[in-house]
Amino acid sequence: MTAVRAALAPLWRLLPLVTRHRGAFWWTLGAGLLTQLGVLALGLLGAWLLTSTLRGDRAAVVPLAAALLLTAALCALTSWREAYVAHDLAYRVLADLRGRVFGALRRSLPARRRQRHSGDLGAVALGDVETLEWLYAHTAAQALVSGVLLAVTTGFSLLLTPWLLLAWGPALLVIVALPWCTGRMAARRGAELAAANAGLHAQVVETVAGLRELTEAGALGRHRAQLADGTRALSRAQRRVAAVGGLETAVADLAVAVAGAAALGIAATGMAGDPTLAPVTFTLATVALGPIGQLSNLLRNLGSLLASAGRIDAVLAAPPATVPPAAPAAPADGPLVFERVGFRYLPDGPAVLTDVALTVRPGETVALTGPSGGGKSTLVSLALRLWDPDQGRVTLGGVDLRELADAELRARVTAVPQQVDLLTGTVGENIALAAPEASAERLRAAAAAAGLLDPAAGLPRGLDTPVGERGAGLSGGQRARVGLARALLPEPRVLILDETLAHLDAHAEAALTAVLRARSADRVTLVVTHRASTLRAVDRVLGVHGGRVTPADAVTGPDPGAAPAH
Ligand SMILES: Nc1ncnc2c1ncn2[C@@H]1O[C@H](COP(=O)(O)OP(=O)(O)OP(=O)(O)O)[C@@H](O)[C@H]1O
Repeated sequence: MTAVRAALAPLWRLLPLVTRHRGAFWWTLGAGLLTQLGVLALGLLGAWLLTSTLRGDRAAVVPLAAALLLTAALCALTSWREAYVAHDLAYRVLADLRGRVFGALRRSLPARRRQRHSGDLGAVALGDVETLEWLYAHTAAQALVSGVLLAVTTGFSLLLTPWLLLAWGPALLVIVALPWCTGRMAARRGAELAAANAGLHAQVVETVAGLRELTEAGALGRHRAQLADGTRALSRAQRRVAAVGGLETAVADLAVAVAGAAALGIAATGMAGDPTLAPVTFTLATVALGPIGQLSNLLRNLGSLLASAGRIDAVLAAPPATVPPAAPAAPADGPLVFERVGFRYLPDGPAVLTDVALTVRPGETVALTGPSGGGKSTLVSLALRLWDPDQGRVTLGGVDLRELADAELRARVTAVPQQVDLLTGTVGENIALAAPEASAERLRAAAAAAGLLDPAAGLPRGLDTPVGERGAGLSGGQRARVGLARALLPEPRVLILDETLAHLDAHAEAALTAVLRARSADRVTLVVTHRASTLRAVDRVLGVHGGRVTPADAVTGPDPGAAPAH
């Protein structure tokens, strides 16, 4: 029993999603119940009409025929209403669930990305949400309706003849017992299918994103062969799931057919008493088989439903990469300080940053340089609070970043990453992402500071220049400038440039550096770079090597242009 409760736990934990749409759910339930009861009434009225005709009871025929017509019209009405409200509920639950899953992914993404592909996450977000939408929007209400209908037909059967229960009781037992017998195998096959699906999804996303690199490396053919392998693995998993499902369907259908034949036998042999009641008896028995079939359908899909619910539950329950402060502190202006910071990506992984002490004052531009894998980007991530340090703290104006509200932090510390990701739209829309409330003047000022409005930037349509998916249509330098304008728009207190200037030619880099310096009187500027010209232009150069920050000379050798580090 405990095992069953544990298996069903993810479904229960996700149940509040429907309770938030109680109104729509009750409408669906009510309309479904009316429709099913209407179908039962139609069957019974039809059978009664037949019985009256057989008995030659002419007085009953006209009112029964009228009642039959009226019930049919009402049935059509409730059936239409049920379809409408069920879909309304479906789309509400779908939107709600997707929003929650994406919200949870956003909170925990920096931590999760280390273990999972974005395609895999996409499969969770979209595929599993679709599955659960089907459960909560359609099946939960249908199962309740089936239960009520079964109770009603059982009551009628007992009034008429308890023998009828002998006809479909065993069928019900078989259908309920079947999923428990095949449950373990179905769960294993369902998990294999989900894994194959997510794997192929991840492969496809990666291939599309890396199409250019794969073509240039001449690796597209090999990659296509891998995709074909993934597709074959998926279809093998699908066949195995279909084999279990097919077996269950066959046994359930056989049980229902045997129950139908038994009901026919009971009706025909007069076990229900008056032989003229045979049509009513048979109708009652067969109407009861409808909900049994629906329950069988639900139970058959329980394995994949539980697998989807488990994965969504895991995403929703994943701890956030950073915990928002209960009572945010007031932000303050001042230096960006790393106080004896230590960090590792995985609890049992190597230390990536060790005992880092670093102070950058407002108005100062500090360059971080050093070998690949030294820890520069990790330092940047901690300044952006994508993660929290394991030891020490990072402060801005004396306030621990952990105590700042997320919106305050995002407006005060901005960065231009190595690869600027842009969304489909225009250059202006992409810049405005950082501060949608910013005026048109502020937007233009940020674009001008990033050099986007210079003819040399090569954007004759300026802010209206269209941008394709993931920045298609813009050069690396243009993307870097859009990223810079986006980072400048909120007028941050800390600006971080992670290899941004490397995308520009020497002339553009010098012009941009001059603009940034002129406008950074009260701003902390951190530049991650290997370029000698940039290193010469900053106030201080620090080396990051093996997770430690040292004066640059100790790492990179004497740099004639660099100011002494401390
Ligand atoms: N998401 C991650 N999960 C696990 N380890 C990571 C992750 N990101 C980086 N690392 C590891 O942390 C170390 C520091 O990486 P980081 O990207 O900070 O170096 P970097 O100095 O910025 O390198 P580069 O100059 O090549 O960008 C490396 O050993 C890297 O393999």
